[in-house]
Amino acid sequence: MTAVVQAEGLTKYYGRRRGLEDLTLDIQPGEIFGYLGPNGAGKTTTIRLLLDVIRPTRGRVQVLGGDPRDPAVRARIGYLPGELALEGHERARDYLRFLGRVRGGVPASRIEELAERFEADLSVQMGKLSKGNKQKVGLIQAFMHEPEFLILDEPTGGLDPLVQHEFLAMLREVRRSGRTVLMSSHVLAEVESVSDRVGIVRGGRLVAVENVAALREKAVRRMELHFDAPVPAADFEGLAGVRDVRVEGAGVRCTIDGRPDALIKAAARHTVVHMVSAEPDLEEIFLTYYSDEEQHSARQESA
Ligand SMILES: Nc1ncnc2c1ncn2[C@@H]1O[C@H](COP(=O)(O)OP(=O)(O)OP(=O)(O)O)[C@@H](O)[C@H]1O
Repeated sequence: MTAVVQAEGLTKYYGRRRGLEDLTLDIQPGEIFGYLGPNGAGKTTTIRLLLDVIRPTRGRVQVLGGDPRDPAVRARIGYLPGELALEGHERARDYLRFLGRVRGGVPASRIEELAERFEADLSVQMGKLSKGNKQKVGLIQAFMHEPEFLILDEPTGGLDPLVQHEFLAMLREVRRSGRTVLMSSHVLAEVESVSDRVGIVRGGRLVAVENVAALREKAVRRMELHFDAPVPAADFEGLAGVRDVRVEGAGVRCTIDGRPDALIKAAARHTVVHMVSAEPDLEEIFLTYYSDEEQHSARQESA
C-alpha cells in the first residue's frame, strides 16, 4: 500500500530561522495521525510543505504517492488552515457552493447536510461570522468533496463541546471509509480520543511517534483524592508509579507516571469522596522523551 505521506529528511529554514528539521515520517492510508507540539514547534510548517504552500530547503516528501506540486494531488486533499481568512459580504452558503463547483461539483445537499451536522448557519455573511462559525465553514469546505486525505490545522479551536463531539464522530467515519487524516494540535486531549498514532514535534524536530495507547501509559498525570477522614501519609508513599505525594488532612495530591493502579488500590482502603485527575500535560509528556541535558538546552532555547 502506498503511504499517504512519505517524508524523508524534510527540512525548512526561513532564512536562518529553523521551521522544520530532518522530518522522516510515514502516514498510512486509513490512519488518523495526531500531530502535536507547542506553539512554534513546526506543525504548520510541515502542513504547508505537504500542500506545496512552501517548498523544502532540503529533503523530500510525497503525498498520496505523488509530488505535492502536482495539482492532481492537491485536488485529492481537504485542508483546514489554522488561520482562516473568511471576510466580505458573500454569504457562507454561496461561498461554499462556489468552492463546490470549483472542486468539480459538490452537490448542494452535501453542503446542507454538513452544515446541519456542524450546526452552522450558512445564511450569514462571511465577514459577520463568529469565530466558531468561521471554523465550521472551514471544516465544511475541507470535508465536502470527500477527499482521500484530510489535513486539519488546529481544527477544534472555537468549537463548542457538542460540535466537537460531532466533528470527532465524522473523523471516525472518514477512517472507516479508508480515508486518512492528519490533524495538528497543541492539546493532547483533543487528539488522543480519535488518533491511532501521534507524532510529537518540538523545536522543529519530531521527537517521538507513538501509538496513542502507549503514549497514554507514559503520560504523567496529577491526581487529587479527598477522603471522608484524614489518611496516613505512609499509605501513599513509595507506591509504584506514584511520586510527589502530599498528604494534607483528608486530601492527597500526587503525580502518576503511567498507570494509576497502585494509587487506586491504596485509596480504596479508605472512603473516597472526590477524585480529580488533570489531563496529562503535553509539556510533562515531553519530559519522558528528553534526557536532563536535552531538557536544559530546550528550556534555554525557548527562554
Ligand atoms: N513565514 C515565516 N517566516 C519566518 N519564520 C517562520 C515563518 N513561519 C514560521 N516560522 C518559524 O518557524 C517555526 C515553526 O513555526 P510553525 O508555524 O510551523 O509552528 P507551529 O507548530 O505551527 O506553531 P503554532 O501552534 O503556534 O501554530 C517557528 O519558530 C516560527 O517562528
